[in-house]
Amino acid sequence: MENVMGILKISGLTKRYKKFTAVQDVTFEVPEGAVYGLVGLNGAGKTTTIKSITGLLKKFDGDISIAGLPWGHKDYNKEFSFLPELFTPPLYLTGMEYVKFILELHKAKVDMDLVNRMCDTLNFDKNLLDKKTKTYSKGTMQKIGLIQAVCTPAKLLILDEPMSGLDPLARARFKNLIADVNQKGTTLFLSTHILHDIDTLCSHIGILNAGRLLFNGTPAELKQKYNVTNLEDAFLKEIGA
Ligand SMILES: Nc1ncnc2c1ncn2[C@@H]1O[C@H](COP(=O)(O)OP(=O)(O)OP(=O)(O)O)[C@@H](O)[C@H]1O
Repeated sequence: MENVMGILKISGLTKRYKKFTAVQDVTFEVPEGAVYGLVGLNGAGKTTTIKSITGLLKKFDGDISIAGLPWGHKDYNKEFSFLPELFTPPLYLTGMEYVKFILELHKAKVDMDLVNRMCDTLNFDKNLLDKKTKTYSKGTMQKIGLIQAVCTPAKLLILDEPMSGLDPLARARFKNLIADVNQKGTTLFLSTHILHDIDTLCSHIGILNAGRLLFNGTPAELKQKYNVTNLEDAFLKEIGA
């Protein structure tokens, strides 16, 4: 891991909501080319960390940089694409208008081949691209969010609970998609509760518990630490459950 450049670097991240400390002194790097999974129980601080990275939260202590650009740099936002938790697209746009809008922000053109492949991969009915997103089901909204995130040219993809709302077929397809996108050179940083997904999907994991990063390494290292074969068992031991 030492020889690989960290595309996302977080140092001493601390976020307080009034007197409550949601995230405390969190430091880690996401190596370029990794699929990094941030895992933790409800309320562990995953979304707070992701909101800090992506600029949805403006006030925190610590340093964050992406591809060498510090948080707040004028070009920082161009370095990543992002799918927030409980994603809802603008309801007055069609799916295609939304994808185009996001790509314009990245100063990129729509690659219809890629959009079509994404639709096929996620089992997303292409006819829906021309329908207003207010007519979409929850899972379909999540899929159009994934499509826009993957179609942007950014080299870092940040996904907050990307599999929530997806049916079992779309989940399985999504995992293949992540592996494919990663193989083509995109680094992924995602949060999830689902340990099984992490084990098959992620090259690296971070375990957040009550706002503190307890573990940062590979799934194999975590299992080895507790001499278990199941990542869920290792996770539970790490958080002292
Ligand atoms: N705006 C806010 N004001 C006050 N407390 C907050 C706020 N947002 C989050 N918190 C608290 O900060 C802690 C971390 O929340 P966060 O949403 O980051 O956790 P999470 O790991 O993403 O949880 P989940 O898996 O349930 O989405 C929780 O205790 C939460 O209640």
